[in-house]
Amino acid sequence: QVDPMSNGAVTSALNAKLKKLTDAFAPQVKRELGYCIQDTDAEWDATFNFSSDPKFLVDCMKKGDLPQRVCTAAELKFYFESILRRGKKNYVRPNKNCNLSSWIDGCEPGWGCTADAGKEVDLQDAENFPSRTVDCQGCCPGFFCPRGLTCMIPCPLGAYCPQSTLNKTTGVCDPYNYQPPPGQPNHTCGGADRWSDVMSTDDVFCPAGYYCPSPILKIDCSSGFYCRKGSTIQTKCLSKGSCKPNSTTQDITIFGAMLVVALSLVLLIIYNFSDQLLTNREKKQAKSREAAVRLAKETVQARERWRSAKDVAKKHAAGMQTSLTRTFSRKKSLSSSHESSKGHPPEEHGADHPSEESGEKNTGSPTAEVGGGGGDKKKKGGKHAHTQSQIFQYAYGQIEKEKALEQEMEQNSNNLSLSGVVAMATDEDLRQRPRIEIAFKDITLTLKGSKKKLLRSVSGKLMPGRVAAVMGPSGAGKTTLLSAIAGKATGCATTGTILINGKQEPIRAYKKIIGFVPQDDIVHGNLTVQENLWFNARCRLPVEMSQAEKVLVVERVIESLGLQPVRDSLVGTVEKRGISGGQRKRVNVGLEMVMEPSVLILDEPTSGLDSASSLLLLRALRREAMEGVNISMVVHQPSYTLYNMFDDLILLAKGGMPVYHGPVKKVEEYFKGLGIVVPDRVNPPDYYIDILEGIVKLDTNAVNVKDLPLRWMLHNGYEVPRDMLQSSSGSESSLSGEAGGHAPQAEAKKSVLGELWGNLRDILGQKKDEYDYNKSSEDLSNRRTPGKLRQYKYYLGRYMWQAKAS
Ligand SMILES: Nc1ncnc2c1ncn2[C@@H]1O[C@H](COP(=O)(O)OP(=O)(O)OP(=O)(O)O)[C@@H](O)[C@H]1O
Repeated sequence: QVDPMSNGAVTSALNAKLKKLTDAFAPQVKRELGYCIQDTDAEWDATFNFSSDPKFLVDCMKKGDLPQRVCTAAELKFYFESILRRGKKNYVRPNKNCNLSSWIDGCEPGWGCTADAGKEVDLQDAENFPSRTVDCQGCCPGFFCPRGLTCMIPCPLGAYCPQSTLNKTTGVCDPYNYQPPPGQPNHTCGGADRWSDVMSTDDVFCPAGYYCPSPILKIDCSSGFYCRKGSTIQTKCLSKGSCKPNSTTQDITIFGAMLVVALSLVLLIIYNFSDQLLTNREKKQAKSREAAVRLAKETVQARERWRSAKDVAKKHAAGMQTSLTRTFSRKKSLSSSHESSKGHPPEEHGADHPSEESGEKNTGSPTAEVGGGGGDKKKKGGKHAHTQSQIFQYAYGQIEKEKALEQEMEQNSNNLSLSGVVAMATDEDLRQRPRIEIAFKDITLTLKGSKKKLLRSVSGKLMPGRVAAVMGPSGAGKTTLLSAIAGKATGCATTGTILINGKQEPIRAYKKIIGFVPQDDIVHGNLTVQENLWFNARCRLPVEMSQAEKVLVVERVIESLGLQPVRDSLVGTVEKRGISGGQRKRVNVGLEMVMEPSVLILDEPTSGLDSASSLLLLRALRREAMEGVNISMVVHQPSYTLYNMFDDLILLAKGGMPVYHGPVKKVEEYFKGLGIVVPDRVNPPDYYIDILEGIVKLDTNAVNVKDLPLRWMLHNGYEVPRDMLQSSSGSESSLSGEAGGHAPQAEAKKSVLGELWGNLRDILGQKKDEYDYNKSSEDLSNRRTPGKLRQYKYYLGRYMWQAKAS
């Protein structure tokens, strides 16, 4: 019964003793009770810490009637069935020996009796309940005698069932929980009274800090070992020092600490390693990008050389043909051939055509080699580019090709307007985005909670493929107008209609393809320029777009905004200096450009930029417009060159009233008609704004400046609001920021509470508008952007970048 592996010397000594003792018993008892000891040897007490009275133990065993006292199979079955049925109640059903009429001594908890008249008992008998009512005594150590049964059940391994002793203070038989029967002063405490009812007591388990190789042996757990409750052996501790004698568990604090340190080390290594990995990846990317740029440029140069060689050959052929024509003019008259008169002999033409084809469309051409920039591959959107270098080659091949196309178109178009240039570009040359035309009529915006009008009867149209400038004096309502058009005007009551492609649809249904660059920064200072752009591209470009196409989009934006030299630089924060203010402004614009919008609205993107950077930015925006993007931007004091790069102009007077909305080229003509002529060497937009600001006084022949909005409305046949008609040429209010008017006296009368309530209502109104805009589920843009989970993943990536950067 004792595991020889558990505790070398003690166990083998114990086993030897057990063997010697059990050999002395009858074979049946030996089989059933191999661990039941009968010994008087004093050294046992010393060695094994018997807490039972050895004399009692000896007495119990010496009688030699143990087999008659042990429960038969029928009694065991009865006991366990009763226990299972009765739950926590620790007595069994009335039975043959302990019934309601006869309750003999052996029925008490911890007591048992022997079979009547020294009858032999068949322990295997599962049917007959033996009569066991004589020579009742306390249960032997190593057994338990339940209340209501007069037999003994061996305690299993892991239990400790010693003889109990009466605790005089509590009157309970220790270590168990029963009391001797009341009114019987001579009735002693017996042995254990239960074991299997583990739910209600753990008295009979070998206690923690000890181990019990048999149910009558309780041995102290040695130093360097630990023993949990119910142990039959002691378990070695990982380190000797971590377990004192009688330890119930091993102290693993040190191991815990070691584990934490080890885990931290591993994490640190992973972190540093990943840092290294990322750096290497970035370096590799940079190299493959540089190689792709080089290759793309070489290809363009090769193409140029090929073209000039072709031109020279053509000229040369034309010259030869002229001289031949002159020399053989007589022969020519005889010849009916038209081929030679065109200068393209059939063979030559035949040879020339395929060459041209190969220059433009053949995949074997230098352009096509650069990652499918031309022909078939372009149509497939770089789907065949898998490796990083293929993707970069595709992207830069495409970018170089687009640059060449733009140059070519600019040279050819000379004074053509942007729309003219766009018209020249075929579908295959330029990818067209979904076109969105925004027409607005009688847009009037009134500040909620007051009667102040921010915009008044503004009508007009923003066309795809055109770049419109919104100008006017400070506070005229430029930002408000663009916000209203983008559906972002908060805290205002809006009247009038906005038509999208001729249909009355909510603009917010197109928010996935509307880019809005506010005046304030939206760029993330702790990321690099490239990381900022990539984050936006990933979250806002269509999910089905290939990686190569996304790279192309981002690289194109970096290239067109002149951000190539700072692409890997941190944008910077207030604490940490990053790229310059102008570059930062361009990154802001880039953030919206990388989502390939169909409508792009920008609030003062050129403010703070030098004229070169402004021109660069506008060139980039014009390039976007060539793809069909509808662009409008607030701009202050543009240079003459910049001004001429716009297609349309919206000029607002104070009070949010338009005084002009149309092509830039026709502004001067319109104002001339009103008697306003821009003096020589004066930049037209500056002059108009000075007039609207009241800085420049108009001569008497010209129209009154206050009537300019009215004149514009009449010029276009718009319906003029009655109050505007009445107040024109008279009241200051019509053109002042207070149009529509405050009543100062009424304002003064407003109570503080009323004002507070007004403010609160404004704030709530604004929040509701913002919430409505962001929440709106209707989507008519046909763009499927990554879901929330995927965006969250990108966000985590961005967070990690940021953590690394800081
Ligand atoms: N939410 C608001 N609450 C109160 N007044 C507002 C609000 N929004 C705009 N305004 C007022 O409306 C007018 C137009 O503001 P807006 O910002 O559109 O002018 P702007 O022409 O863009 O000016 P700037 O060129 O100085 O940026 C200003 O007088 C402004 O104070």
